[in-house]
Amino acid sequence: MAKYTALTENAHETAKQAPQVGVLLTNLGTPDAPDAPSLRRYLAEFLSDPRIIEIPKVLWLIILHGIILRVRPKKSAALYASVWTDDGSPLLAIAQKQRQKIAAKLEGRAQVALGMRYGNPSIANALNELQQAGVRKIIVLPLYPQYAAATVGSTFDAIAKSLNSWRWVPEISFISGYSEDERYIDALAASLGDHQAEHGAPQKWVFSYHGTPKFCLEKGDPYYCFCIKSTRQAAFRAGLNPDDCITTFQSRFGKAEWLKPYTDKTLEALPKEGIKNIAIVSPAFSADCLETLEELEVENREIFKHAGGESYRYIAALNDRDDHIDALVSIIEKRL
Ligand SMILES: C=CC1=C(C)c2cc3[nH]c(cc4nc(cc5[nH]c(cc1n2)c(C)c5CCC(=O)O)C(CCC(=O)O)=C4C)c(C)c3C=C
Ligand SMILES: [Fe+2]
Ligand SMILES: [Fe+2]
Repeated sequence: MAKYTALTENAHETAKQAPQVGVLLTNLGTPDAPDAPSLRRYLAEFLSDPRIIEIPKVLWLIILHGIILRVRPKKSAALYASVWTDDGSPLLAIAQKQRQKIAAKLEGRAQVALGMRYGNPSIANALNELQQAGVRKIIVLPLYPQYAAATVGSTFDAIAKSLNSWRWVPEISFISGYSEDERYIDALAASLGDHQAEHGAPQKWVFSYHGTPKFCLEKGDPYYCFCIKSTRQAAFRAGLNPDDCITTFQSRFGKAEWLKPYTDKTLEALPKEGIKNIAIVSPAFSADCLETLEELEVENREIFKHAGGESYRYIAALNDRDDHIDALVSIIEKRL
């Protein structure tokens, strides 16, 4: 009996002394290096997630291992190599800066960890880090403003899977998207305003979001609606004419129909309609990554210019801008 009492007291003492709250920031993840073996490992994990590929598992595993993982790693590795920096993958390097700045603002109030849904540093490791620190409550902030099952939903699955092995499950506050948060919209609008102050107004503002297959919307995923709303709210807040703003969807994968209008097809068509000067922003990405630095900065710029476009300006993701960090901190503080 005395032994049991000591054990109970120990457990309660640890919980009392430790920082009580942990914050887990997550993002999609990235390969460890821009080479084919790393891409094969990363894509195998990513594309085996049933939230990402929603076709019967056995059929998909045959296609994934028989075709995709034989061809795509080499092609994707070359694209990643073109955006890789001295600090590694842009997505990870920016996420680390975001973590550092958010941790500094929450110092003494919460311990902040970073975990990637696929690849490293993993969500399981980040949760272990928080467990070691003895936190009793974890606020999870997946860094995707617009909720999608493929991103935020999948992050929830990974957290639940990791916590499966915890004996003392902490209190969890899970943030399921934050695109309607006023300070997020303010930061997005401010980035458009800064761009306009430096370069002048374009003929059209293209808001290009990462796509999802169209059936996700048909099955009830609200992502499309949040994207449309983000464009409307940011444009309003930045004082843009809504008729000058277009919402499009990029980064198609596979043969199925994805959310439309497609970014590349739109950019190809605009110059023929006399729109030769555009600014393009991608609000679904909280950090610049392959899909912005290569697909938007390089591929889509070429498509637009080749179709007769003259001025194509990409507006950086909110990354570690002060107003973005402040918005994320205030979203976390509401749950502290
Ligand atoms: C911002 C939200 C994202 C949604 C929604 C999303 C859905 C989604 N993505 C794929 C397939 C791929 N996406 C890839 C890269 C990638 N995707 C996002 C974000 C969302 N994806 C990010 C931030 C990144 C970049 C990661 C980086 O390291 O920079 C890739 C890998 C790149 C490649 O090989 O081309 C694939 C594949 C699907 C199928 C999907 C919806 C179901
Ligand atoms: Fe993606
Ligand atoms: Fe892409």
